[in-house]
Amino acid sequence: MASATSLDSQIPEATAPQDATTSAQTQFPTVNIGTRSSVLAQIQARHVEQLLKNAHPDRTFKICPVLAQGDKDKVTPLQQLSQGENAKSLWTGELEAMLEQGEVDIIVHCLKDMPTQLPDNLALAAILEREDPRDALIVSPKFPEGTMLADLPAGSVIGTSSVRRAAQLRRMYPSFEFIDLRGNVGTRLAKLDAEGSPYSAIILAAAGLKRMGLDNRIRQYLSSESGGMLHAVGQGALAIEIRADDYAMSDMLQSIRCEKTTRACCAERALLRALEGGCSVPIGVETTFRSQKGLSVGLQPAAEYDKDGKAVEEDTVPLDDQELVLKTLVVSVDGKDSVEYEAARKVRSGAEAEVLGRDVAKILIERGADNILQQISAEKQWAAKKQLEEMDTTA
Ligand SMILES: NCc1[nH]cc(CCC(=O)O)c1CC(=O)O
Repeated sequence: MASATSLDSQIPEATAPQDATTSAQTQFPTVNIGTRSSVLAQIQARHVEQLLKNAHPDRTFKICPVLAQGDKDKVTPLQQLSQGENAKSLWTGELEAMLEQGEVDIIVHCLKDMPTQLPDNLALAAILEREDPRDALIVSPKFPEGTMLADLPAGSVIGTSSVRRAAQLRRMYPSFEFIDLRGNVGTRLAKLDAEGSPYSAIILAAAGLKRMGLDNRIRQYLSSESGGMLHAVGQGALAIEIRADDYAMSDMLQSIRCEKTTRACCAERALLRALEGGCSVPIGVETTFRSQKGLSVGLQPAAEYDKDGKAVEEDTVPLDDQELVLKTLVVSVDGKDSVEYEAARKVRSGAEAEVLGRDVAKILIERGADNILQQISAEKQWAAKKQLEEMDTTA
């Protein structure tokens, strides 16, 4: 995907009044695009708008940014914010209400932030081509250039609000400490760079940094081969949500979907659904495609990405002839217990990819993943209860 600046330059100024030759535009109502209001979310929405404009030059589009609950409350740790009734609606609640009421026609989401179960009247209409799915290490400027994860001294503080990221890093680097780090990408980088900052490094999704043109801050790409980190389900992919009965919109979105990303993410999301985990549960995945010749094609984190973030290797083998390889890892919060499994299979559709995801979930459960996940949900409930008790005593 293009960087933020080049994206900007492709976007025309506010739509000029339409003359008679473009009157076709008035035949259809404007498509209202709902998005969260963060800088990254708006870059993503503009990217989708541009793809749609290219594919449907006769249509008009308007971006409607909305402040989400998770953006408003920057104090409560994410794990607590997403407890109970708020579960999973943190980023999507207000936008989904607007979609249901017809105030917007599509919502642009980071697939990673979308619950695996949507309300019945809404649907995931398209998954777009994936940006780099890996997590990225950003190191404090107080360390010399070239300092990687393994070079950070014992006791270093890593900023992340993600249970998955912290658990996986504890597993590989038990001496590190972790402190919650909230806010949008710009805020997090500023907190890392601030004078007297407690953080030695932070972890962010490479995709977000690349979309914002901030990938010059990335010190190390984390993957199964580097730092032993698997990314979140759906990370790096954008997804479009619509009203389930809006067939016209569903048709329109087929022009911008990506089959390869859809298959990969269907496998990942089916796995997550079967393990009943939310986005904050320590399930890491890495999905790649492998041709019969044994060479790995596309999406693989180990691939070289060019300056636009595209995997350099060209796909020459038809997608149906490639195996979908799903690497998975479930880790306990303390990083001491873990279960991993890797499976590969040819799939010809998103639905077939979902079967692969569910099969892998079964195997992970047989190998003890459910014990790890149950322990985590018990701890979460305990933390929520304790917080309520504390509120009682201070009231
Ligand atoms: N949880 C927030 C979130 N949701 C999606 C992204 C990054 C972009 C993506 O994964 O598509 C981020 C920020 C981050 O994790 O660093």
